[in-house]
Formats: sequence, structure tokens, C-alpha cells
Amino acid sequence: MTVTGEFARLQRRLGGDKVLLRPAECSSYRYDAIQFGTRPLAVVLPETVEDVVEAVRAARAAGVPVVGRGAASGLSGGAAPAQPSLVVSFTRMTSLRILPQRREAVAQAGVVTLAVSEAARPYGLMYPPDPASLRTSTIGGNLGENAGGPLCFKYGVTGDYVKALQMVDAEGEIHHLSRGAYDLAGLLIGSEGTLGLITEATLRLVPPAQHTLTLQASFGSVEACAAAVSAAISAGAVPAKLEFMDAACIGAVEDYLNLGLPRHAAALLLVDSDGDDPAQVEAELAVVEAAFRAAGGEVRRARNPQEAAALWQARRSVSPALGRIRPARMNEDIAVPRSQLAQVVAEIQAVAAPYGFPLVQFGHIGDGNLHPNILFDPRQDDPAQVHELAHRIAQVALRHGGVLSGEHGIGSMKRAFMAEAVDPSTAAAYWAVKDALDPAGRLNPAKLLPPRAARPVRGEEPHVGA
Ligand SMILES: O=C(O)CC[C@@H](O)C(=O)O
Ligand SMILES: [Zn+2]
Repeated sequence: MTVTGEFARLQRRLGGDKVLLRPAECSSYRYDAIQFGTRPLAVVLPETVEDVVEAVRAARAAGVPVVGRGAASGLSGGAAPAQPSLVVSFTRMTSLRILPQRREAVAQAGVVTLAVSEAARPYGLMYPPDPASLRTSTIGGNLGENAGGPLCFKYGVTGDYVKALQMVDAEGEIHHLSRGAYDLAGLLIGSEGTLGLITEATLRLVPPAQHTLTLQASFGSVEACAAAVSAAISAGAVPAKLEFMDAACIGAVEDYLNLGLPRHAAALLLVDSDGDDPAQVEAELAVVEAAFRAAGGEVRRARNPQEAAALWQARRSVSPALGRIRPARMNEDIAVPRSQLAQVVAEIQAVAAPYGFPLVQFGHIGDGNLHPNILFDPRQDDPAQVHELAHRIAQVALRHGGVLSGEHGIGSMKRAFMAEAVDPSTAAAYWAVKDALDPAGRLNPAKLLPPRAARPVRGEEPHVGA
């Protein structure tokens, strides 16, 4: 049967409104939040795991790739098809159950991240992973990218909260994966839909901290800021959140919202300490404050939750603020050892300067996770230059013992850099796992894995199994 015939049959089996076939309808499923992909051949909107099975089997019969998709709030192209594909969009799989006795949530892939904590709150529980997109992103997408967020310094990333997964494999078989020996669930986390489609997750919930205190600190140099962070952590502080903004980032947010941020500063830190005992929370923030002041920081404490919310508004507004400077951006997500941070920030600035693009750096400094953003205008700027600079920034991270992604995944954007990030034997091990679980290379091809011949590649060679 032809590809069109196969998907028309899928539409008849699942019902008309669950399968989109018209090019105009499929077009909007080619993007994530900032990356472009190829228009899908068809889009399935499953409501049950059985619908997902049918979709995967139809794609197999048609001989086309399958690309899973949550809310497409990702930034590395994970959900943007690299080739004409069948997209499985999970937005209708939103069943969510809270099991308070077990401190668990059972969430289908399309459940919005924040909805888990909202549903858990009446039971005195919460779900800590808090990617910036948590109001729109889905659990399935978070699992695919192993998303983090400001709270992950103290509380850990998405994968730390997974107790079990349900997934549909490349053949359309359903699996129930738990943690432990042969941690197949762990293998699926962060695999960007290249090993299977996660359809449901059993997530660990925790009681929320009863008290939180917030402070902001500004520094005259990134070196002083990085030294302050190291000193606070060495002194025993484990803040719930520890976020960094460079001067360009402070300026971008100030231009956007005029919040009264210190424009003269070279670096800004935002810190939350939390816990159940107010005295302990206060003691931890005092440790942080003393370390910051000793490093030359100007510290401002929030006196109440309203002031704390106002301080955090600055950090939450970074992404929208960037859109006002240039219409497009290339977002990096490197993670480097904390000891290297100041040097990495400076080197990235130096590497970027000759290109002339506005460059903004911010991120989850407690984890050494930085988001250097290259801002550009696709009507005027050369995309090859943007890509080249992104590559050079990635190389700075690798030179300093870092990795390409802390939380956004590799996707299509950073795949070309992967051969430099993993050694050939590790690349071969990745491919051995991929070949074992997806021998035909049908699941989200041309993402994450370095091209088979482990050598630096600048472009993509999009063919199934590449
Ligand atoms: O939009 C971005 O560049 C980063 C998004 C997110 O990871 C954040 O930390 O705010
Ligand atoms: Zn982030």
C-alpha cells in the first residue's frame, strides 16, 4: 500500500479527527519553539496507548519515521521532524492520577508539567522538576529531554522522579519499564524519542518545603560572581534555586520590563533557600549572603513573598525579553564544571565578539548549566555564521570538560557537534543501543546520535538510520 493509503487507513481505523492528513494542518507540526523541521506526512493525535500502537504500526507498514511530540516547547529541534514522518502528538493523552499513599502520580505523556503539582497540592505533595516552559510543556517531552529547571540544583531533574514508564517500541509493542537492573526506563529518559515512545510515567512526589527565602545579588564581574557561588556551596549551602544572568541578560530584561535591576552590574544571582524549619532556612541564606558579600556582591533580600515574586519575575522574563532584541535565536545549553564558569563565560564572549551577534548568557549556575543565546535576524544574518558560532561555543564547553546539553537535549541543533563530544567507542555504544531497540532506524532519525562514522560533521545527512 502507498504511504497515503496507509495513513488514510489509519484515519479510518482511529476516527477522522485523530489523524491529520492535509498539508496545511500538518505544517504547524514541523517546528518546536525555535527550530524548523520538515513538514510531517501525517499527524496522529492518540487518545490511548492502543492508538499509539496503531500509529507506530501504520508508520512501519508505510516505511516512514515516527516522531513523538509534546507541546513542542523544546529548543533543540527534538520534536521537529528531520525527514517526512508520522508525528505522534500526545496532547490528548492527559489522564493524570495522584496516589497520595504511595506519593506517586501516574501521568500520560500529554499531561502538562505544572498540572502534576497542581493535582498533587491538595494532598500536601508536589512534583519538583520545573522547566521554564512548565505551564505548557508536557511530561512526555520533559522525559524525552530529561528536562531540568531552577529547582534541579537541590531537587534533581525529571529522570530523578521517574519510578516506571510505559512505552511503545518501534514495532508497536507495549512495555512496562521499571527502574533497577537493566534500567530500561532510565535509558528511555533523555533519549529524545529515538528508542521508543513514552506513553505514561509513574512519577515520585514529595512534600513541598514549608518556608522559602529569596535574595538577589549583583556583582562587578563574572569572576566575583562565580567565586561567590563556589564559596556559598563550599560553605555547605544547598539553595533550592541558584540562577545567573550576565550583563547583556540584565539589560535585555530591564529594557523589556523596567524592573529596576542593577544595569551597572556584570552579573546577577537569584537565590531561593527552602526547608521546613524557618531557622534552618534563615541560617542557610545567611551563609549564602555572607559568601556573596565577601566576594563583593551587593545583596538585596526579599522581605515578603510579593517581593520574592518580583525578583523572580526578572528571571522568568528572560526568554520573552530576548525576542524583542532579534526575531530569532540559537539557544545553547552547555553544562560545565562550576570551577570553569567565569572562564567559560568570558571565552564565549570573546569567541562571539567578531561575529557581531547580540549574545546573552544566563542559566542554572548551581549546576554549571549555561544558556548562551545567539540572537539574530534571519532576514539579514547568514545562518551559516550563526551555526558556526554555535559550534564554537559548544567547543568552548567541551574544552573546559563540559557537555553539550544540561537540559534541552541534543536534537537536530547540536547533533553535528556530537562526534566531538563523545569518543568513537561511546558513539558506537550509543548506536548499539539504538540498533537493538530500533533496528530499522525509524524512531526520530537524525537526532541526538552522532552520525555513524564518528567524525565531526557540519551538516545533516537526513536519511532513515543516519
Ligand atoms: O529560553 C531559553 O533560552 C532557556 C529556557 C530555559 O531553559 C530557562 O532556563 O529559562
Ligand atoms: Zn534552563
